[in-house]
Amino acid sequence: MTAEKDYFDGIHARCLDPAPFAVYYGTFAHTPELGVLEVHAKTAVGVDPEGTIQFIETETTEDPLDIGARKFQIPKDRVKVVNISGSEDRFFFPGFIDTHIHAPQYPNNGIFGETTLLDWLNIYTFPLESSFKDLAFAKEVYHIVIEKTLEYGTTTAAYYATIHSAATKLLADMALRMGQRALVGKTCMNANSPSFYTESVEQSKASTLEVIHYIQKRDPTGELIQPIITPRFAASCTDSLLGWLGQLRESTNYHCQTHLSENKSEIEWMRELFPQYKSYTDIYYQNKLLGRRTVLAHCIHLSDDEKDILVKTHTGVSHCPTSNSSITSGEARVRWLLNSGLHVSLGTDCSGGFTPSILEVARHALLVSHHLVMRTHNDKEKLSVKDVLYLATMGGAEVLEMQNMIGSFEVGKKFDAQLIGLCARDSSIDIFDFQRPKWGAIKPEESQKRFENLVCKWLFNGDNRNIIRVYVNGRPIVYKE
Ligand SMILES: Nc1nc2[nH]cnc2c(=O)[nH]1
Ligand SMILES: [Zn+2]
Repeated sequence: MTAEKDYFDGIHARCLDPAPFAVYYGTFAHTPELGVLEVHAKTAVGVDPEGTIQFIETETTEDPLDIGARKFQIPKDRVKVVNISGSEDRFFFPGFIDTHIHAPQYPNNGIFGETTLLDWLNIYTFPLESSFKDLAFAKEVYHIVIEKTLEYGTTTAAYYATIHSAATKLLADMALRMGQRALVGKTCMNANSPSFYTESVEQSKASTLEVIHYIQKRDPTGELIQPIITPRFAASCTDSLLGWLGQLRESTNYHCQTHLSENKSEIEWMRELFPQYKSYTDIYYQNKLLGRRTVLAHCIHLSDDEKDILVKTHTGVSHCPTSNSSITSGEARVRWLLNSGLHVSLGTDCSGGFTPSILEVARHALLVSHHLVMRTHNDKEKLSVKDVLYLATMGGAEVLEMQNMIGSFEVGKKFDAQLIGLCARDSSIDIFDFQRPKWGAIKPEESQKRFENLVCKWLFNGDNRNIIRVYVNGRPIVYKE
């Protein structure tokens, strides 16, 4: 039996299913800009077999089948129509983008005791990650992680794997087969790591290249999966490895991800380990690891000078509030980062964070911003429902430099979407008649206001039960009804 057959035994190649010419008709909501929630009822979105949005016709009463045949210039029997306009509680929303998730840590979700970052790594994280040298175990966990994040509406994920190249390649293969858009990184750690879970600088370089080339061979156009350079954090790497990874990033423009300024003891440790640098951020800057396609998780305790380096280099931030609350790291000043011109997105950071749901992370992002205000008394730091949904979608697209491809509904972008049903089976959300938008039957402003309130109910009370379908690249990947 070949290694590949072994990997994929029992895993259906969903992203390879052919897609039809499709017209999705009903209510579409998205957050194309920070603080803006656009809603379009009675709207037809046409998606071609490659999963690209070819047209959007808003406020139309024409039969969606006729629209499809006319716009695609094909016979009606070749057009598939998905019409949700009969259910007022249903709407399409862009797929979520999780810009920071450790796939191998998923079994530890919710298990962190009273630890903070550095002891949490040693007690919970390194022992679990070290077990991914066992491919059968890796397959079991990675299958569940991808399945679960898709079920919670994550259509794109930036994954950290472990130091093991075989298991990292497996994660990339599984995302491709299961139809999730993913950036997959082999975690690099050749310093200050336990003897049972470390690698030499030569091993780290060789396996980084091995994984990158493998992913590129698997998906040459990067349609669904792409590699991402992944130094765990500065403390886990020698200066020489950081420099080599930075050179690789600069010469190739590959994505890059790491952690920055998460915890005060961590920052102090960086000062001791790297006294020759001006700051924690400066370690990454001098080693050429910052840039438009670099994602830095946390960024909680940054100085003004450090923030300015991120602005200058156009580096993106992944805000991980569920993780930051769980392992007591702090409250990131998201409004300050946004007002400085930085792109900010959301990360589950499993298993520093306890949930695979970006909707739940968005909810916590809003609440953590309120906690910040209780300390600073600066109301402007508050994030709104619209703001956090932007961070969960377009913010992620900007941080990954995929803003022309995903994050909102626009002609030319990919149809990565969730079909939300607020009254779906077993939903925890109740909608009363006076709250229904009644599009076309009452004033448009009133319908819009009512719909916005329903989105607030979704943010605070919604979960995977409200996700009826998930589409990636125009393909239905999760299909409940
Ligand atoms: N939250 C978090 N921070 C880190 N810093 C270094 N490694 C990790 C990790 O796995 N999770
Ligand atoms: Zn992390």
